[in-house]
Amino acid sequence: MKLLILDRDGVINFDSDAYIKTLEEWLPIPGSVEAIAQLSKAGWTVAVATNQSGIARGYYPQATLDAMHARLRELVAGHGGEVGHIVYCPHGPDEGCACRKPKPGMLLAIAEHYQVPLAGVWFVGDSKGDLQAALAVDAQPVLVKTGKGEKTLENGVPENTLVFDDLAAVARALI
Ligand SMILES: O=P(O)(O)OC[C@@H](O)[C@H]1O[C@@H](OP(=O)(O)O)[C@@H](O)[C@@H](O)[C@@H]1O
Ligand SMILES: [Mg+2]
Ligand SMILES: [Zn+2]
Repeated sequence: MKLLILDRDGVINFDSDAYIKTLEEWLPIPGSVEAIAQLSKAGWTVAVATNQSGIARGYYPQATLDAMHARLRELVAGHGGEVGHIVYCPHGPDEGCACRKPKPGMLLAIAEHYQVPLAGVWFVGDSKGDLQAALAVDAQPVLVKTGKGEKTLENGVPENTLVFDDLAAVARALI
C-alpha cells in the first residue's frame, strides 16, 4: 500500500499563529488540493495527522473542525481524488496525551487503521514536532517550506529530512 501522511495546517491549508478557528479561515494552500487529488488518483492513500489544541483551548468546537475536513474532502473529490483517514489531537499541550505531536500516537493510529507498517512512510509537515513524530516511528520526515516550514528549516532539521517547497512539489516527486 502506498501510504502518505500529511500534517494539516501549513501543509494543506494556510496556518496562522492565531489558529485556524473558522471554516472561513480554512484556506487551501494553492496546489495542495490538486496535489492530494493527483496522488490519490495515482494510487496513494493520503492520510492526515493534525494537532488541534484549539479545541482544548476553547477557540472552536469539534463541529467546526469537522466542517473544515468535510470541505477538504469535498474539494479533493471535485478534482477526482479522495482523502483518507484524518486523525486529530484535540488536547492541550499540558494534558500529557499520547497523540499530540511530537508524540507519534496519531501516526500509530493511522498505521493501525490501515494495518500497515510506518517504517519509511513519508510524513509531510511544516513544524519540528512533525519531523520528530516521524522519526519516533521510523517514518520518513519530510518538510515543506509553506506554513512554519521556512522557520523550522532555519532552526535546523534532522539530517535525513527531505525538504520540498510545498505539497505540490512532494506530489511531483512521488508520482
Ligand atoms: O500543523 P497542525 O498539526 O495541522 O496544526 C497546528 C495547529 O493546531 C496550531 O498549532 C499551534 O500550536 P500549539 O498546539 O498551540 O502548540 C500553533 O502552532 C498554531 O499556529 C497552529 O495553527
Ligand atoms: Mg503544521
Ligand atoms: Zn492528544
